Amino acid sequence: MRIIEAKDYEDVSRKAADIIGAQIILKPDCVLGLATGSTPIGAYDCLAERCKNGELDFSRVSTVNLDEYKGLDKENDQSYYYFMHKHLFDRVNIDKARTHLPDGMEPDSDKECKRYEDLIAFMGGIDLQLLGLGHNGHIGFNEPAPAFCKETQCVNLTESTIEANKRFFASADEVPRQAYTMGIKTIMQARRILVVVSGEDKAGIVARALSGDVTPEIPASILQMHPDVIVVADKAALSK
Ligand SMILES: N[C@@H]1[C@@H](O)[C@H](O)[C@@H](COP(=O)(O)O)O[C@@H]1O
Repeated sequence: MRIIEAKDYEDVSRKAADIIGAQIILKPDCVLGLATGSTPIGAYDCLAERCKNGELDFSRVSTVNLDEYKGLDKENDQSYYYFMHKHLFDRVNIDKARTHLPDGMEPDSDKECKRYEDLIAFMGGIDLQLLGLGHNGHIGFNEPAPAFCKETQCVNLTESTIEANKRFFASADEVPRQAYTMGIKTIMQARRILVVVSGEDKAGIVARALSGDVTPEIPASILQMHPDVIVVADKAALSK
């Protein structure tokens, strides 16, 4: 695991965009695994800027997102579909037919999870998976659990995640209770993983996830077992 210390959030974003940009330059038809949450927004801004300047070409890039709320449609401004279009897809020259997220409106969980898992396999796997880190150590929506969940699945969100994500909704009642998420195995099969973290409020979980025991109670701790992980975190997030 390589840990890159950044000065602050802007620096995290720039450094993460450098790594994603290098991946696109080295392999123009790469498969990027993408993440939502507030942390990756700055990196998406940098990527959009570099695409606008002609430094990056997304025309052959494909993407698969980590997760999506179950029950939110694409027009809902809290859906991850909406988020990804707003922060990245509508701002770069990507072919939208090559961008993929779980379908939050598919009520048949088994069917949707199988479709998504098959899709990732059909695309040849993920070259670079971007991850944020939840306060309880979740990655994607893989919540703390007695065992690591493997493939894409429909999960019940924990109270702490509902609480953390309610800031984006009118009230906690409106936060969906379930989500589709890539599983830990799906994430761990990515050839390279890039984790972005910022802020002192994440310092405790960063320390536990990166240097504590590997346990499904802290899903991100499994990343210690991956052969090619880069963590870009600011001083505050690394302070513990
Ligand atoms: N499903 C997403 C995660 O993929 C993300 O990593 C997490 C942290 O978000 P933030 O970066 O806003 O702290 O939030 C959500 O729960």
